[in-house]
Amino acid sequence: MNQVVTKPNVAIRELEPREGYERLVEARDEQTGLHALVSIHSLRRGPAAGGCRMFNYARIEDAIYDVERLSRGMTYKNAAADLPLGGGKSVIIGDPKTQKTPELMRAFGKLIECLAGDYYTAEDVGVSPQDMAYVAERTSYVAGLEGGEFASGDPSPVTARGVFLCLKQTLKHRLGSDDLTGKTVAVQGLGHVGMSLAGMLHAAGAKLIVSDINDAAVRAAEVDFGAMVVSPDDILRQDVDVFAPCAMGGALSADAIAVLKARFVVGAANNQLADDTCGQRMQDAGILYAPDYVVNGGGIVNVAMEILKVADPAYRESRIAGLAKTLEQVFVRADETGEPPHSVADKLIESRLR
Ligand SMILES: NC(=O)C1=CN([C@@H]2O[C@H](COP(=O)(O)OP(=O)(O)OC[C@H]3O[C@@H](n4cnc5c(N)ncnc54)[C@H](O)[C@@H]3O)[C@@H](O)[C@H]2O)C=CC1
Ligand SMILES: O=C(O)CCC(=O)C(=O)O
Repeated sequence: MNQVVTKPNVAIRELEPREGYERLVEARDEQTGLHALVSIHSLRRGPAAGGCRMFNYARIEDAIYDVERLSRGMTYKNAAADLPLGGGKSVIIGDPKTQKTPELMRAFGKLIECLAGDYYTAEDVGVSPQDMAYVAERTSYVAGLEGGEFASGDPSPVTARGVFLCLKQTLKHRLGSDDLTGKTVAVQGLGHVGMSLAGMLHAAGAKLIVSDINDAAVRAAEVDFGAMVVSPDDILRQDVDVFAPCAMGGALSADAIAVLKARFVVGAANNQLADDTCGQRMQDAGILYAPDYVVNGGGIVNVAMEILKVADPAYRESRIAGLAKTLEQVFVRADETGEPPHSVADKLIESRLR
């Protein structure tokens, strides 16, 4: 499985994927410093689609772990959003602030082109629509672009809207009302999605407590939304109605759940559960958890319209509304069976995949 194919400058190597996955591909380009991985988890429902993350992983094993977990998440997310797409994801190893260049993104585009349509890429953490424009100079298997026919732009505001609707649905399910007036929400991470979500929550009358490692972001939320700012270490301990994880994955660990005061968890981050026990832990603690891949599918719905060349905004609206409907189905089934929502969601989606 270690065959090396050198396309102009980019050395591409097939690695052994984890069991149950289709492919794991590694690419290196000495000239631009590109070191990237693409994981394709499933092609069952169509070509794999999922964003590209640029992150300074300490070890290649960490990057492989992340890309494979994210890729599987996309299979479930795309099925949950009822899209004719399989699951895949890519990561570029490096610091997006100091190591990202147009040439590096073009080299990444060559890698995507070599996969011949098995995988479509778009934005994730550390990657912007401008970066995708460089990728598009080398491949057509890219979305989240700002120009061109069917261009869908930054998926983040649509992701935020889906999370917002699902947050309201979660409240409605348990409290009988989705009114956010006076409700308190702790938002962890004020990036592309978190800041947009915070704006919607503020407009709907919610009180915000926020944290980010980026001082400028928390100051903006303080000024624009009257948010109370707390340190990243303190956000979990806040006495709030809802905790909205919108930063990196793994926010819901056993230690985190032990101190969490929120009654509801609904957020945009991918792979929120640190391990398989954490969904049950939240259930035991009386916390209603809205499974991440059900609620954060807005971005991929937007991206899918570009991939599938759909122009009708009704397609977007119906699928975004569909996320909240699927979530309600999950909650109802969880109430009936006593199972935690994350495992009900997995079973529901696995039946769609069959
Ligand atoms: N952008 C999109 O449309 C989608 C994003 N997601 C997921 O949502 C999450 C956020 O995505 P984006 O907003 O696009 O990323 P982003 O990179 O724009 O924002 C992430 C934010 O989290 C902050 N952060 C990092 N570590 C933190 C910590 N320990 N405590 C508090 N804040 C911290 C960063 O400073 C940054 O402001 C990611 O997990 C991403 O994979 C999921 C679906 C779609
Ligand atoms: O490009 C996007 O943000 C949508 C696809 C994705 O990677 C995701 O939902 O995590």
